[in-house]
Amino acid sequence: MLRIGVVGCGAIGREHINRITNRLAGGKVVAVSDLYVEGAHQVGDPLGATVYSNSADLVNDPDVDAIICTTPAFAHKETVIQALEAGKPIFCEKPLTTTAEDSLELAEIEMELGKKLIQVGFMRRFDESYTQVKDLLDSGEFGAPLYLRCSHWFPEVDDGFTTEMAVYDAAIHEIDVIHWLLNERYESAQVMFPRQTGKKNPELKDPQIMHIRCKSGVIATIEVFLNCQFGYDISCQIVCENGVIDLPKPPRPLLRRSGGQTIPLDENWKNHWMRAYDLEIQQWIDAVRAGELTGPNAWDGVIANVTADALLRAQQNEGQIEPIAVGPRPDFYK
Ligand SMILES: NC(=O)c1ccc[n+]([C@@H]2O[C@H](COP(=O)([O-])OP(=O)(O)OC[C@H]3O[C@@H](n4cnc5c(N)ncnc54)[C@H](O)[C@@H]3O)[C@@H](O)[C@H]2O)c1
Ligand SMILES: O[C@H]1[C@H](O)[C@@H](O)[C@H](O)[C@@H](O)[C@H]1O
Repeated sequence: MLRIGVVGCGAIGREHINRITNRLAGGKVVAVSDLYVEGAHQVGDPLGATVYSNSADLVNDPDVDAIICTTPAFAHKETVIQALEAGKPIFCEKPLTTTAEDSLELAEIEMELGKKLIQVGFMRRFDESYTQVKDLLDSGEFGAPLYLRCSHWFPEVDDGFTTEMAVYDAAIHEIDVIHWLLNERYESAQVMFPRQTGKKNPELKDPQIMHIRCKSGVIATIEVFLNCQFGYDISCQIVCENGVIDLPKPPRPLLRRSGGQTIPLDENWKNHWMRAYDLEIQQWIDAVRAGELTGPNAWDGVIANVTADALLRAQQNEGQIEPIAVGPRPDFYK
């Protein structure tokens, strides 16, 4: 049994604790921590888990074999370093950190240690819709991909959600999944702001249209609309030489009532990615127990942050094309 400590008992921390406790096999949550220690008690006490108010004590608890980090993005780096220093595997929710510089620093520490300990929570790679699309692209049947359009539509965000978070919190998922789907490397980034919705905090730029050009010339367009009002909706359409592939929507019943028919959308990410998260965390538990991590690694975290940094620069100069300079993947991460 893998003894897991969870740092950060907010929305997704609780989801992961629940799935490990009630649905997955081979893992047990033995410790939890949160700066808001009451919140940690709420989830930890019913499980008989040890409750900490800081991550260092949890990471260094000899009864904790591996860590899940579900604090806000700005706090990830600190916990990841603690785990690396303790030589313990850590599953860190996306993004690995908020800057390329910080993520690179983590990758360098890990390479120095000589053992892969970090997995990043890019769960779309575990989602059946995306794996079907990847299989089709890899089969070669559709010929070369030419361009793709993705939308990341969110019903509404709170006032703390910033223009920059549209990149490193939301679009970071597309940034990761697109290069993985296409086996591509990125070259440049551009951001445009179309007419802005009135249904948002005045400080936030919403919606945003992001373009990423790949080394092969493929152009990916990512539409991020965080206050779309109607539901949580993710789409991706890939136009190839021999046809077009659309990301399948999660299966939902068609409802006929009140003189109309509808397929309801999810309200948020929790249900939308439920199966992907289950698979992601189950495979992480299995991999840690087997002694070798197989999921998205720290270098994938670096690629995402280098790309995000270019998009953040592009946000400052609408329409300007910003280079994305990711070094070659080190052998350690191949
Ligand atoms: N993969 C996904 O689809 C997905 C979905 C949701 C969230 N996330 C990611 O998970 C992370 C957490 O998101 P959330 O929505 O659960 O946030 P949240 O705000 O609901 O929860 C974060 C928790 O961490 C606690 N915290 C803050 N700083 C801390 C620290 N230094 N040590 C210990 N606890 C600390 C807060 O008190 C809070 O309880 C973010 O990085 C987010 O991007 C990923
Ligand atoms: O835009 C949201 C994503 O669609 C979710 O998958 C989570 O990562 C969440 O944190 C983001 O705010």
